[in-house]
Amino acid sequence: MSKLSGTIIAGHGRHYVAVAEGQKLQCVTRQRKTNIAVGDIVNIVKTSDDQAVIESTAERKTLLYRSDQYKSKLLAANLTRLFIVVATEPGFADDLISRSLVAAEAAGIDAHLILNKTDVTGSLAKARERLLTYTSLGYPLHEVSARAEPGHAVAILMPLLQGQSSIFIGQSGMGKSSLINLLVPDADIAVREISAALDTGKHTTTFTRLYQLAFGGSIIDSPGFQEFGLYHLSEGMLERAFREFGPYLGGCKFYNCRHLIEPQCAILAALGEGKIARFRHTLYGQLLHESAQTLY
Ligand SMILES: Nc1nc2c(ncn2[C@@H]2O[C@H](COP(=O)(O)OP(=O)(O)OP(=O)(O)O)[C@@H](O)[C@H]2O)c(=O)[nH]1
Ligand SMILES: [Zn+2]
Repeated sequence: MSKLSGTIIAGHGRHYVAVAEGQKLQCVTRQRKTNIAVGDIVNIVKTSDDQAVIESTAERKTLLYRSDQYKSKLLAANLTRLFIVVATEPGFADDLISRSLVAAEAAGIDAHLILNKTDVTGSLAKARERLLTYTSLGYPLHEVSARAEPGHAVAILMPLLQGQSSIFIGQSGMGKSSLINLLVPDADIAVREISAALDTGKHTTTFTRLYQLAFGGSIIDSPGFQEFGLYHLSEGMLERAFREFGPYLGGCKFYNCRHLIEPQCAILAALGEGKIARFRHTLYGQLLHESAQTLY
């Protein structure tokens, strides 16, 4: 029995697919209850040519959660970079962008924005203006057109992905799949292989999967827009996940200020002066409320 180290590239129920030494292996865990995420590094023991048992999981560098009805479940492990894909059209939701940024900040993952469909010039200026909220906070923005300038898109994104463990997230219609297909030319084949190994039947594209990039690094694609699980975040983690709060933290009258209604709150003062975007503060309040509702 050979012991190997592998990377989990997909999971469905108790079944997982790991890549070890360039080979895809169908894996199961010993325990019934599992706590394994795509991107996890696992120690496995082969039981046949294409099957293995997962013995243990290596310590994670980072961990992202997805939301599942007031619970946070594992979404992806060991990510170093998160790309939020937005487009000139259809319109994108600031709430979802900000929630994704909070998830990245809390997990210690570098967040970037990609503005796709720059060929739709009619809505380009408006999209750029809306994204100023994020670029002014220091989040890098990369402009591409998967359709009109695919070569340029790859040239922009490749150096950002090389050697990183990345995830692409985006609302439907932003062009996330178009971009991933440019970066992973055989993505369709990989998905079919994974689906067969997981025996997911017709639920072909409903699982989160990791693609290893030919030029080094990996991309995780998560179907649909994953609502990030933020329920596990403490008040301290939440206030630090809003970058613009940084300069004011510690400046409130009360050391345990929640920055909602307290007198002499430095965050509320900055909000009043227009130094913090109102919708971001509103989201902060909402997340604080949501994390207090958690079921466990
Ligand atoms: N004009 C223009 N259209 C694009 C561009 N990139 C993608 N599209 C189109 O936008 C639509 C959505 O693209 P997808 O790649 O399927 O978007 P997605 O974000 O993966 O959306 P879902 O599959 O619904 O999650 C398709 O009709 C694409 O052809 C672009 O750069 N410019
Ligand atoms: Zn305060």
